[in-house]
Amino acid sequence: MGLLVNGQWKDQWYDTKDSSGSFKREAAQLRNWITRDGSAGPSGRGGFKAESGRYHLYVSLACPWAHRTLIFRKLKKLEEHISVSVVSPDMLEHGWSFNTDEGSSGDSLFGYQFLHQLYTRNKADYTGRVTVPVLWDKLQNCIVSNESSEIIRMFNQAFNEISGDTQNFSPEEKQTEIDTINELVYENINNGVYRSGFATTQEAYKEAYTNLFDALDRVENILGQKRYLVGEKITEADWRLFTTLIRFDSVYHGHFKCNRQRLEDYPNLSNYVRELYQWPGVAETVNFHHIKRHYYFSHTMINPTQIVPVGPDIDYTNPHNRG
Ligand SMILES: N[C@@H](CCC(=O)N[C@@H](CS)C(=O)NCC(=O)O)C(=O)O
Repeated sequence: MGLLVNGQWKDQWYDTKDSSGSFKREAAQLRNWITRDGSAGPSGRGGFKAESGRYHLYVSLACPWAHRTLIFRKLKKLEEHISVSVVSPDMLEHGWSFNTDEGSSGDSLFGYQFLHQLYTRNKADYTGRVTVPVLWDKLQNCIVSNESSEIIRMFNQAFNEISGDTQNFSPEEKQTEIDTINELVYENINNGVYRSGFATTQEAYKEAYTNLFDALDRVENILGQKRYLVGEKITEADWRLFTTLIRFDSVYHGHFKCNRQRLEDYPNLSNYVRELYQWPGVAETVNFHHIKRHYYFSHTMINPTQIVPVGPDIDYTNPHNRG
């Protein structure tokens, strides 16, 4: 685990000294947008027109943020238009790697050993964390974006004419509602599990834990009244929540000490996570080996023995009652 400083790799754990033991996630720095016609998006510069075969996605199958982008690539029928490379689940002293002996697909574009080499190819003196997902432009030889919430919005819209898929997971009329629920879910659940697991003081942990379960209770309650988070149709907000829920009992409950209860103990959430898992194509994007191996083996500060637990044994293909 580490970061780049002026283009040099430094092996270093997250610094929580300046935030009273609380984990603060660094904001993604590379924020351009692919658009239908290549015009500039809400941030960054223009010049990234949607084209088949032009873009490459780097992901980890363990990472909940990268997982969102894989789900959108699948649901929006972009697999034949956007190629992908998968890093190894082991993120150790060199950060994310392309070691094929450890479960990576290899880097099919450049044959790099480590993901940080891609970041310095994009900018030789880059300073910042080297995170997945990364969306790469083969034409201009640069990173388009390393922010998953924006990559999924590009996938939702920009390629419709190319893929012929017009499903819309962020309809305009629902945008405010989606953004409001995303905020609750991002702060307290998606990032909340990390704030619990990476806290280095009892107080910081307790605060993250309390906010996390308060938010899960709220979402459980919403799902008692509505089929999906913003109503009768599935939206981006559901997929953003799903990638944390599917990891909850296998990783966050134990490794990140989010253990007031399991997700399985929530009647609505446990059925809802099954419905989403069973959505056509989605199970193929879930890899429990990469998920468990990554967290338990890479975070040696939390789990120094690197033992990966055998359980839990949960069947996500069981029938659900969400109909
Ligand atoms: N804002 C980013 C966050 C991505 C992120 O933090 N990914 C994690 C993997 S789960 C990562 O690569 N961490 C490496 C690090 O922080 O050094 C996004 O949503 O795309």
